[in-house]
Amino acid sequence: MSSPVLKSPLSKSLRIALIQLKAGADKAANLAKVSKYIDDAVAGSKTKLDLVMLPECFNSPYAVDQFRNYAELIPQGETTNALASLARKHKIFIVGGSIPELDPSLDNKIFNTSLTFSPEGEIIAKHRKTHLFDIDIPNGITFKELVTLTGGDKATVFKLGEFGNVGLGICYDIRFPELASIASRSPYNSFAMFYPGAFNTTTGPLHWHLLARSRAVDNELFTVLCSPARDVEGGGYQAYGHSLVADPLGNIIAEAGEGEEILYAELDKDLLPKAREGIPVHYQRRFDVYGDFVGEGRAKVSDL
Ligand SMILES: O=C(O)CCC(=O)C(=O)O
Repeated sequence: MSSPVLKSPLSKSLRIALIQLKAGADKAANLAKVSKYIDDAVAGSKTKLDLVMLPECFNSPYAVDQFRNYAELIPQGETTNALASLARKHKIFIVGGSIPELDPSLDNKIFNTSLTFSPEGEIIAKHRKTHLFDIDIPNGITFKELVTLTGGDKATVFKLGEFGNVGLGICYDIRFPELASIASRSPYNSFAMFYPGAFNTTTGPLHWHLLARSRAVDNELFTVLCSPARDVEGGGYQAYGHSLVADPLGNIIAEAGEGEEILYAELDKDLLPKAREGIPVHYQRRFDVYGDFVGEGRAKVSDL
């Protein structure tokens, strides 16, 4: 199939800041830190920022036995309110990392949930981590989210205002290429996948960059990964850090270190059509050979 002349799914270049911070046990202090970092990111940006992103579990320790203690209702909880007012204050989109969510309508189950806010402070996306991080690597890492969390049951794609559509996944979700495929294909045609994620010092060096670049190249879109900072003094779970942005050709165009940091990047609207025109895999899929799970009525996609 020949490639059509392409209009970019990203209508205007997007300027973003990723806040790589470490969270402690004091939720109020974590929220105060987020507020200060977002103020600093906006003030320190050379051009007007469009979007700020936070890491997975930015207002609680990343620990199975703590999720219920920190869980909040959505949208009534204090973290939702705090992020909504920061989005309004700075007139920016906020991809709000993730928080433990308590859902009384589902037997008080706990989810690992990511919210995105519009510059007016409205919730425009809600993704519940679909694939729970449940692994056991001898002499490496054992982590069992399934002990206290329930997995979400939908892929999440939404409209980021005038910029275009994006998809959202959380951490371990990046290992499952299907969510990014759903977001990138018709009828969604997203320009980016956002993944708040807290990889660790065992699997981070192995796969963090590889997965970001793979999802980007598979789908010819941007991937944006925001991690907590490493917490050497605090002990407990050690996040990998290295928040990063990969472009639609798989190049890493911005990358943080391991400590607390604000990472700036620009998603250039012209890169995406160039990638898809040059290497037109986007139009060469052989659904007659392997079928297609994306499209009207097939995949379960959040309609928020
Ligand atoms: O997939 C990995 O290696 C790490 C995943 C993870 O840390 C998470 O889902 O929170």
